[in-house]
Amino acid sequence: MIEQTAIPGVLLITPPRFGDHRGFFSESWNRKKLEAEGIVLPEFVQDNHSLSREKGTVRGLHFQSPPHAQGKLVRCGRGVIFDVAVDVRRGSPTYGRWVGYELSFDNGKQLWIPDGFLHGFMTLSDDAEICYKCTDHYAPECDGAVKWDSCGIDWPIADIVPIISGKDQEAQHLSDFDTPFSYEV
Ligand SMILES: Cc1cn([C@H]2C[C@H](O)[C@@H](COP(=O)(O)OP(=O)(O)O[C@H]3O[C@H](C)C(=O)[C@H](O)[C@H]3O)O2)c(=O)[nH]c1=O
Repeated sequence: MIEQTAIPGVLLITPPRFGDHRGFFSESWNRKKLEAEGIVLPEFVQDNHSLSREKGTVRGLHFQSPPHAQGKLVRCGRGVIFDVAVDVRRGSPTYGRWVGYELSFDNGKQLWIPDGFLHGFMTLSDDAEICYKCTDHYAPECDGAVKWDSCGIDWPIADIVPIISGKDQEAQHLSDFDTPFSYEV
């Protein structure tokens, strides 16, 4: 199932699961089947996998600048996360707008986030693992971060001091952010 979100271009995708007495099987990514539904995503060149041990961890809000901007197809392989995309495309009518969804092993939902967006998540369970496909390779020289609590996001765990990296602790505020994305939208 494919659902549009409040930000055009950001999609919620739920691949079907085939359950039986053993458990389930699901094609977590099938380009041909998505294209048959009119969804053509860029080529993916890198798969990432991260584990966050504790509930209340925040990773993000991250981006890679052009020429290595990344689109991401995110799913939660274990546990539960609240996954967020923030539109930072210059000139976008939804600039600064965010969407967030609970992705979990149980619901099997995936979030497609085109490049030109910040991406981050808050874990809502211990041992939350995410697996995500990227449309460009890691380019540390293009890596950037915006402060997780500077975008007006209604994070599901309020008044939290999250577990975050030093990089995320030092991230710039959205109000000070000069977007490197100048796509025509
Ligand atoms: C992203 C990345 C990182 N690394 C190395 C660099 C560091 O030594 C280590 C941890 O990196 P970082 O702290 O940036 O990991 P996260 O905080 O999970 O960052 C990611 O989290 C948010 C949610 C994202 O969407 C991005 O993919 C990415 O920024 O992995 C690599 O070797 N390759 C990579 O593609």
